[in-house]
Amino acid sequence: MEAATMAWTAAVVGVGLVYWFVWVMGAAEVKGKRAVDLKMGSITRDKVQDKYTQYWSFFRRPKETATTAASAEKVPAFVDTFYNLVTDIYEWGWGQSFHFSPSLPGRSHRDATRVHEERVADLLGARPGHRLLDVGCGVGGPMRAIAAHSGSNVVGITINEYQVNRARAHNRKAGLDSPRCEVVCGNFLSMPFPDGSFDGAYSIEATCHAPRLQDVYGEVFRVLKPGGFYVSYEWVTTPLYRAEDPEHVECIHGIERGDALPGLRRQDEISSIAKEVGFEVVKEQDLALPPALPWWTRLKMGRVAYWRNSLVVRVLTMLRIAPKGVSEVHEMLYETAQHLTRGGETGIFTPMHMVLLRKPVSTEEAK
Ligand SMILES: C=C(CC[C@@H](C)[C@H]1CC[C@H]2C3=CC[C@H]4[C@H](C)[C@@H](O)CC[C@]4(C)[C@H]3CC[C@]12C)C(C)C
Ligand SMILES: C[S@@+](CC[C@H](N)C(=O)[O-])C[C@H]1O[C@@H](n2cnc3c(N)ncnc32)[C@H](O)[C@@H]1O
Repeated sequence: MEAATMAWTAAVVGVGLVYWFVWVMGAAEVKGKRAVDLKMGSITRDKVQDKYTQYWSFFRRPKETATTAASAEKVPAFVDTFYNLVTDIYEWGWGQSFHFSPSLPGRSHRDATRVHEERVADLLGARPGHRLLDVGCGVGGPMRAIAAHSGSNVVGITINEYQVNRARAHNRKAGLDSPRCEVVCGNFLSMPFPDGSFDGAYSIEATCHAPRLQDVYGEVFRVLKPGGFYVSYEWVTTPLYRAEDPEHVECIHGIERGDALPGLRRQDEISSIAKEVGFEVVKEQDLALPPALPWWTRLKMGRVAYWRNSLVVRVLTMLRIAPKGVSEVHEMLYETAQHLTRGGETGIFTPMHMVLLRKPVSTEEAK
């Protein structure tokens, strides 16, 4: 074959491969977000790498971030930066619900996710006419599922403005915009809602971002009507975690660093904190324990997908379609996935310690 023919063939095959990886294989887990649409939230293209470096230097030593009041105060701003960096990658590679769920035999990830979300609505006894609060709502996957399943109206709050816009766009597309689903940008440590303004509340894998759980639980308690229920899926270490085992410590630190967490709490701390702010603890259960099937298999099964995604991200950065810095963020998430998987396999960590709490009707009842 002549050199010119070979060069043309190589060029055509090359372009074909790029097209295949980026536009076909790079399509989202859930329709709507494609690899070519990867932005970095509200961060301008030229600032992505700097913001990633700032994030990394802040969360590199997770325990320290929570222990001094001055750095604890900075946590919400860094969490906001984190979600600017990861929101599009999450949507592209995972879908519109940013949480785990136990695997269900013979059912898709999407089904398992929905069942885990609908369980929240059922635990709350949510029904038409109820106004629920979604504490740390992401781009609103759970909010839409819960509103549709229960017929109630849901108001979500997130610290990240980019997520607010994504969630509102998804709500509109799903025919579930205001008043069925509303989204507010704000800090769940000091919420812009009047006392006693919600019939129920829930948080799915979100309160782990609070330096002090008392602060967010206290706020939920305040905005709930007396008699109202609150369900939370908490990220915690389990009783199998040993602080003197360096492998356990590295695994938990890895989870904290790659997920913007100011220090994971122990499972047994959750209900004490809930009681401290005034809640009655109705039920508490680690939803990851058998007979539930592993939540981390979805992360493990994705090895080939990660490799492909990593290639897609690199190609897009090279072509200057994706901003510089996206590859580093993707790499960080890949590493986090290894730590999360290890945490699940060893049983030292669970992302779904469920608590069902109730705000007493009277102070008498609270005693
Ligand atoms: C509750 C939180 C987030 C939980 C999960 C939704 C995310 C935790 C780790 C994320 C991911 C890891 C690997 C990524 C992969 C390398 C990429 O190609 C595609 C996206 C991932 C699968 C990504 C998806 C979301 C997670 C599973 C925290 C932050 C409190
Ligand atoms: C892992 S995501 C989970 C989102 C959603 N619950 C879901 O399951 O799809 C955590 C969410 O908590 C929000 N969050 C974290 N800290 C916050 C804070 N201080 N105030 C408000 N939202 C916060 C993030 O912006 C993000 O939307």
